[in-house]
Amino acid sequence: MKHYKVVAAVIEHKGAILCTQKGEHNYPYLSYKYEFPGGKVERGERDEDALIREIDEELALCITVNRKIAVVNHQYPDFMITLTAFHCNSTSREVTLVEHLHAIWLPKEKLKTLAWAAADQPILQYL
Ligand SMILES: Nc1nc2c([nH]c(=O)n2[C@@H]2O[C@H](COP(=O)(O)OP(=O)(O)OP(=O)(O)O)[C@@H](O)[C@H]2O)c(=O)[nH]1
Repeated sequence: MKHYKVVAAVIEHKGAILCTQKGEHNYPYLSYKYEFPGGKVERGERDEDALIREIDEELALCITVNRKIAVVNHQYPDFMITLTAFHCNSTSREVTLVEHLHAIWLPKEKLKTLAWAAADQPILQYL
């Protein structure tokens, strides 16, 4: 079973958090689910550097990475992930969607209204 090390950015700008939606996916349990943007950490790369790289590539957004919020180990039917979430800030809300279907900035109390990837559920509890 594959095991991926993934970093995710909880990006806050003036009281709202960026939520990004995946498109259709090979694994139906991930199709159209919301996630915090980020991705797989490359060999030898620091978590924080991976996050800055991924957010620039996926959203053309410049972030600063702050504290670690949570580390979640989640077993999906086809692979396992260790998901590390960091609190981040951006100076703008303008994003360019390269990979995602949709992006929305929501206040913390509204995050649970979206359909999140299963691995993200514990992270929501920490916000
Ligand atoms: N970036 C990110 N990935 C997450 C989160 N929660 C979660 O289960 N994942 C999963 O962790 C993996 C991250 O890999 P990735 O972002 O590099 O995505 P990818 O294009 O290589 O794979 P994909 O085709 O599954 O999207 C994906 O399978 C993604 O669905 C999250 O909050 N942020």
